[in-house]
Amino acid sequence: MKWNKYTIETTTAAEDYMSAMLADLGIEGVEIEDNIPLSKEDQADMFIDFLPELPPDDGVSHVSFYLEDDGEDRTELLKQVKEALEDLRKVVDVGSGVITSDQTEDLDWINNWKKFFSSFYIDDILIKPTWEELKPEDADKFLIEIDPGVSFGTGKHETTQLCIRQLLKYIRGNDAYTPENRTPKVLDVGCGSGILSIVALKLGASAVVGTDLDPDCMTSTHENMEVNHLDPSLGTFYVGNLIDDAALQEKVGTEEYDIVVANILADVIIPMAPVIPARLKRGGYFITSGIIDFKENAVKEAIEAAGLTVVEINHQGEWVNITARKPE
Ligand SMILES: C[S@@+](CC[C@H](N)C(=O)[O-])C[C@H]1O[C@@H](n2cnc3c(N)ncnc32)[C@H](O)[C@@H]1O
Repeated sequence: MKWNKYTIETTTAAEDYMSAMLADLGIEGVEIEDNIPLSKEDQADMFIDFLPELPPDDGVSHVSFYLEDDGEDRTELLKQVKEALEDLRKVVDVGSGVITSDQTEDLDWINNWKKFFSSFYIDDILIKPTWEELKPEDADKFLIEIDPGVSFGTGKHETTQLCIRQLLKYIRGNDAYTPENRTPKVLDVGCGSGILSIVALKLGASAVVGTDLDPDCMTSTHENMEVNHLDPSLGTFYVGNLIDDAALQEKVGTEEYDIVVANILADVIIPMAPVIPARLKRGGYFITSGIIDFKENAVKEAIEAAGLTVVEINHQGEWVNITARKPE
């Protein structure tokens, strides 16, 4: 399907007026590109964790809208857009207001990223998108199949990889845990696609409990459990915020976990740190990432203040993993 993309060069002050004006003309689903960082509230509403570094705000905004290229004459609609834009100029600085157009082939937003996700290894773990065929030579590999859907967690991100390597070390690398003796119980806070829960179960965890703020993660996680042939009874997943939701804390349980893994964001891990020790058994490990390097110290201090002992810190690119232990 072909679409015509129209982009209005405007100002950050006018972008909301512009969206409202386009909505009044029946044009919905606008795209806004500017250099204003998302507020914490917007970030939370959109479940966005890792924000790109933005150049300084220059006051310029590009507001784009799409019209299907279905042979219908859009001249009248575009004339109305230009007239409404000039009307807006009387109340707000709309900048140049120049409209450029472009054509785009396909707007399959949900699926286009899949072109860039193909099988790869994290140590000896083969992570394969569900839609890719398993090569015959990979039949004996330690395989994790993933379709993150709209959730975070293909395994490609440095933070997920840092956590997976720690799960390898503290589950597979712990002689007490064998596939026959599926002893460790794991809590996966911010489970996203469920990738860390699935890795933990495949490494021999006896059970996982996962939480996420985003209800879509429940669907992705359950589907990924199924494609990995994991018994659904091994995983229990809840929507909610462990930081301040007492009912969720009760459901998740106290002193139940050998490992708590949380790949979220420094700004979430810091307020979450005080509730982690109560979830861990004595001697249990807290494996956390999602920490950008310049926030390493702040997270380390929060974890130590919560009563855990930091046992290792690892880096991959600009991302950090901190693993800490609850005293025996
Ligand atoms: C970076 S993703 C990690 C996904 C997956 N565990 C991985 O390692 O690839 C972080 C996830 O944490 C969730 N999240 C953010 N704040 C949270 C909170 N306070 N409690 C639970 N989940 C949270 C987000 O919705 C998102 O799914």
